[in-house]
Formats: sequence, C-alpha cells, structure tokens
Amino acid sequence: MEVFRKLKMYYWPYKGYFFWSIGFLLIVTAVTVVYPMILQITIDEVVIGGKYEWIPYLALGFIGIMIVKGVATFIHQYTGDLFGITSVYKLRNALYHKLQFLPFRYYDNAKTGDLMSRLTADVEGFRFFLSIGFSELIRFILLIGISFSVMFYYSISLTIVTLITLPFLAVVTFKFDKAVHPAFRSIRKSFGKLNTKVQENISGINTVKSLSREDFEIHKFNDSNGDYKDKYIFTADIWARFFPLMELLGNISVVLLLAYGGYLVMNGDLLLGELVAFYSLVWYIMWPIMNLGFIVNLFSQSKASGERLLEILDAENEIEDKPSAMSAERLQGEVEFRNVTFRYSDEDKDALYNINFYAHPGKVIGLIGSTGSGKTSLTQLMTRFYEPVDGEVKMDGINVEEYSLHSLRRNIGFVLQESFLFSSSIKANISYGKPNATMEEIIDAAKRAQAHDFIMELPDGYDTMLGERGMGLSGGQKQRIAIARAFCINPSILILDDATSAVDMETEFQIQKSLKEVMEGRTTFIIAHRISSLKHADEILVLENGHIVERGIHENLLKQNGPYQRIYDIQYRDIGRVIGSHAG
Ligand SMILES: Nc1ncnc2c1ncn2[C@@H]1O[C@H](COP(=O)(O)OP(=O)(O)OP(=O)(O)O)[C@@H](O)[C@H]1O
Repeated sequence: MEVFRKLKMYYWPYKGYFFWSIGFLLIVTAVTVVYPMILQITIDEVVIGGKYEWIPYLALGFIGIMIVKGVATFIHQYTGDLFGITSVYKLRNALYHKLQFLPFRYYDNAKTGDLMSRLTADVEGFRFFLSIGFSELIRFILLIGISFSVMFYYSISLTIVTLITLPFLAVVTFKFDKAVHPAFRSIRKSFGKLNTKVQENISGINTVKSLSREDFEIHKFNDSNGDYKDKYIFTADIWARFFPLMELLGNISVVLLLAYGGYLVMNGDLLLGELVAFYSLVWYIMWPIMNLGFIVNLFSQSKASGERLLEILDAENEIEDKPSAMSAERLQGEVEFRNVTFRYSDEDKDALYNINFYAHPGKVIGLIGSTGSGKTSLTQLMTRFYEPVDGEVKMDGINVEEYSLHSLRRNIGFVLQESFLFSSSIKANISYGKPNATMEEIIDAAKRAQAHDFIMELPDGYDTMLGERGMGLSGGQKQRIAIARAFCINPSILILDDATSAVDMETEFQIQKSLKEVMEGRTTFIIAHRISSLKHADEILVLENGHIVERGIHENLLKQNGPYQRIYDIQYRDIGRVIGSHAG
C-alpha cells in the first residue's frame, strides 16, 4: 500500500468522484442482494403458500429494482472512470513536468523507450486500478458483507459452514499476490526494454541500413520480444496454477452448503425458498471470490506500475534554484573558472581537472584539444547542466549557483554540433527560446546565420514545417537554423560547440563572417577541431585529458612547439612529414 500512499496526492483531490462511485456501488450491491430475497418470497409464499395475487406486485417490484440498479450502475461506472481518468491526467502532467526539470545526469542513464513506456503503459496500468480495481475491491467487500448478513438472517449455522473455506482462500490470495507482483514488475521492465529497442532502432535507422544490419536488428528485437513473451507466459503460469485452486475452494463452499442446507430443509429447520435464496447468495459471493485473482492481478499490476512511476517522481533533482536565487536580467558576460574539477560520476575519472581561466566580457575564447579532452564538459558547467565537484564557476563575479537556472540559461546561447530541431515550423524553431519574438527579429536572426536565403527558397518560407529531427533539410541548413535560434535569444554568452563542423568550407566561411558581427559585444566560446575556426580568438585554451595544457593567442601558441603547434602542423603542413617527425 506504500505505493498508493505515496501517489495519493495525485488521486485524492478527486475523491469526490470516488465517493460518488462507491455510494452508487453500494446501491447496486444492495439491490443485487434483493434478487434472491424476491426469489425466496416467490417460492415460499407464492408457489408453496399459494398467494398468487402477490405475483403482479412482485413483478412490478422486480422491474422497479432493475431500473434503480441500471441507473446506479451507470453513475457508479461513470464517476469511477472520471476518478481514474482525471487522476492520471494530473499524474501524467506531473511526470512530464518532472522530466523537464530532471538534470542531464538523469538522462545520461535513462532510456527513452523505457521512459515512454512509463508515461504510457504504466500510467494506464495505474489508471485501470483507480477506475476499476479500487471499486471491484470494494464491491467484493460489500457483496460479501451484505450477502453474509442476509445469510446470517436466514441461518447462522449454514452461514458458518459456508464460511469455513474463507481462511484458506485468504491464504491462497495472499500467496498469489506475492508470486504475481514480481512477475508483473518484470513484465513492465521487459516492456520498457522492448520500447527502448524500437525507439533506438527507428532513431538509428540510417546506421542500420547503411551497414546492412537489418537482420541483426530483427534478431535483437526478437530476443527482446521473446523475453517479453516469456515473462508473460511465466505470469500466465502463476495465474493458471492459482485460479483453479481459488475456484476449488469456492466450489467446496457450495458443496458444503448443499449438503448441510439440504439436511436442514429435510429436518424442517430451513424453508426450501430460503435454501434456494442461500444458494443464489453463495454464488454472489463465489463470483467475486473467484474474481479475487483478477482483482489481485489488477492490484499487483498497478502496484508495479506505480513503483515505476515513483522512480521518476522520486528521482533526485540535484540541480535546482536556491531559495535565494537571483535573476540575472542581462549578464555582462564575464566568465571565470577557479580551480574547477569535474567528473560525471564517482566511478568516472576527472573530466576536468583544476581549470582556471578568466574571460573578459565580449572576448572570444577558443577551446581546442583531442576528442574527450573536456571541451564540451567545460561549457556545460557554465549553464549548470552539471556541477563541478570542486572549485567555482562565476558569471559577472558571482557563482553560477546563485542565479536562477532560467535566467542563467536565458543569457547563454548554445549551438551544438548536432542541434535538435522540433517537428514544427522553421519560424517556431528559430523563436523557440524567445516565443514572443517578432517576425523581424526572427528574420534578422536567420539573416545573421546565413539561413534567410535558403528559407525563402522553400515553398512555405518561414512557415515550412519540419519533419521529426528536422528531416527535409541538409545538415548545414539545420545547423544554420540552430545558429539562428541561438542568436534569437540575444545571449550575452555564446557557445559554439563544433557548430560549423557539419557545413562545407564555403558555408563555414559565410557563417563565420556573420558570426564575427554577432559575436560583437558577447563573450563567445568556440569549440573547434579546425584551427581555422578559432585562430582569431582572444585566448585559446588547449585541453588534454581534462587539463589546460597551453593557453594564449594563435601566434604565440605557434611558437611554443607544444600540442597546439602539433595540431597546426597536422592541419596545415604535409601530413606525411608530420607523422615522420613525431614518430621518431
Ligand atoms: N555524459 C557523460 N557521462 C560520463 N562521461 C562523460 C559524459 N560525457 C562525456 N564524458 C567523458 O568526459 C570526458 C570529456 O568529454 P567531453 O565531451 O567534454 O570532451 P570533448 O573535448 O568535448 O570531446 P569532443 O571533441 O569529442 O566533443 C571524456 O572522457 C568523456 O568520455
């Protein structure tokens, strides 16, 4: 019940619907139990007692009861569904909200397909219990309670005989839940993996096809699909073993009832109609008892789903605004790193080690170094995508932790090597960071990013809809839209992470020409592999294995005969000679 207690805030505000549903369920159940009583009167009073004049009244009463039951069933079901649907609406929103604010560290380990299955299948699993399971459980308790009361009224001893199997049934049900709950958890997990498989495959279909790995992928999917199937069969096996046992216990009750009840009728201690009514009442009890497996099943499924939802809701958000967070309206763009050390997790080695540098507002800092040397990690500390394990990152002289995340990130424009475009219009993509941007601002940003001309050549211009991940555009065109998007927020700090590597030399030249103008008055960090992209920087930091190994301007670095000069040699001189000279 822990899971339901923890998720209470999502469904309890709608308890009104729940109570209406249960209230009408009470009426439905009470009315149901009246049927056997009418049957008893019909047999004992009308058939045996000869009071035939009661027949029209009994028939009318029966119709009246059916109408009441119909209306009550409608209200019970409708409000029950409202309870489930509105609760999971709130829950789904809360999950999505949480996902928006979870830190990058969470996504480093999360699998998209698995998250999707939590937000869809697991939420549905939970809803099903709220809508149906909860009330089925209560119906079970009510039917048993009311039926037993009526049975007690007819004959105490017969009721006790019928009750004998109940404790056994309780034990079996408890064992069933114990066995079926882990089985459902593993089904949910396996479904998450299956989703991840499909999602990864669709995202990476280019790679799959270009390397002709379709058969391999089909095989891998078959493994995941097989695992899912096996988990289901395992659960079906548990179900199949427990169900007949529950049914057997139920049937034993009926046999006991008929044997002992028949004996009572023969002795004249019970009327025939009462035995028939008793028999009907026992079936009213048997049906929910045999159905108990189904209810427990629903309960276990939703408990397993609820646990998976709680894993998201309870995930720790280490990077949050402090209560005293300041709003950085417009930063000057002064950036300072003081003895900054950073690693992604405790098991990883340091991605950055004791980094120190200072960037005046408006200056251009170049970051160069081999892959994995820590260039991207360094820029991600400025936006607080991650936090350093040691040292301070400062903007305008204040630790970045002191700013609200929103205001900090609003001041920093990021252009990544492979930028993500949404499946909406080009206009909406450019103004994504500034939704209230005017058309002039959008066009201005596109012009600066050298994107305006090709956008105007598209049939719908700025209203052209992009496919998922910006399909329909070339890599260079997508990148120029991403650059326009970064310009559009008019940031104080601009980070270009290998931003021009996907475009041809001519376009890079064009973009850089426009970047020069845009960089004016902004502190800019250019991460690049090509020296040509950053040789005009005011300071170039050369990174190796998370350390700054050289720093300075291009001309000075060339004289130092260090790593920078080696990169330069590789890019500008005869490669054979370079390899020869460094091999020895
Ligand atoms: N999300 C992550 N989780 C764990 N380790 C990571 C993560 N991202 C990067 N690393 C590791 O941190 C180190 C620095 O990576 P980083 O991406 O900053 O290098 P980079 O210089 O930007 O490389 P590239 O030029 O290839 O983009 C590498 O050893 C990398 O394997």
